[in-house]
Amino acid sequence: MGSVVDAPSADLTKVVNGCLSNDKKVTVVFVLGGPGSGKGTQCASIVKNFGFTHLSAGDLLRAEIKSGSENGTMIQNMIKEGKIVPSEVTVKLLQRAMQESGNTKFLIDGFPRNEENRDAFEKVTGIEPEFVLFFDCSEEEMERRLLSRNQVSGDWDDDNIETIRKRFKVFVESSVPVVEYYDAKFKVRKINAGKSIDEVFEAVKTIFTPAN
Ligand SMILES: Nc1ncnc2c1ncn2[C@@H]1O[C@H](COP(=O)(O)OP(=O)(O)O)[C@@H](O)[C@H]1O
Ligand SMILES: Nc1ccn([C@@H]2O[C@H](COP(=O)(O)OP(=O)(O)O)[C@@H](O)[C@H]2O)c(=O)n1
Ligand SMILES: [Mg+2]
Repeated sequence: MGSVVDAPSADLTKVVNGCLSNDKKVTVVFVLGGPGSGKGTQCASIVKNFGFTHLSAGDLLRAEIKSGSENGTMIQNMIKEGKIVPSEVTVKLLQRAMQESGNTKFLIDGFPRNEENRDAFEKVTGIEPEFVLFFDCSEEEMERRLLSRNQVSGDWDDDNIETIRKRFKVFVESSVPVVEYYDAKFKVRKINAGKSIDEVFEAVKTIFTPAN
């Protein structure tokens, strides 16, 4: 497998609709997996080791609620119901965060979660992901992790059993088809995410480390 860092990718000018004058190349890796599969945890380690900027769609949406945005109430209700926020909102937040980061390598975590997300991002930014990192984990394990995350973090008001079940259903119905779409293009790098954090990262590392 070739180096992620050196692979050709989209033009940053497209990311900001031609508003940027430089011609830096952008590398995007989508990070997908069910709720509680460990996306956020592993992204933090990838950032430390491989120089990517981590953009979590869920974190950006939660920050938008906290900022008192006019969309805040709508976003909050959708998250409570485990539903997917309209792409118009999420893509704008991602695009702004990419511009503000000053980086050219992005891990986009928890996105695209449905076909509408995928289509909107592609149309607005012109970016195709380098690959899709997919964390494969059983529902039983994800449920266990989310219920214990709920006890340590006050930030997630969707880690209760009712919302968790709804999120699993949305994952299977809306997000798995996105993974299948990229799988058909040979872009999916699937990781067994049911192991310990360290074991999962060992597998992740092999994907981000250029082959000799
Ligand atoms: N491999 C793992 N084994 C056990 N617990 C994990 C593992 N990876 C993450 N966790 C824990 O599970 C919860 C969900 O992880 P998180 O990274 O937030 O997942 P996601 O972003 O996919 O929802 C967190 O409390 C995290 O500390
Ligand atoms: N692309 C996205 C990502 C998250 N979300 C919303 O944000 C919630 C939490 O997403 P998250 O990515 O933080 O959740 P985890 O999969 O990390 O547990 C989702 O259940 C959706 O309601 C969304 O609407 N669109
Ligand atoms: Mg997360």
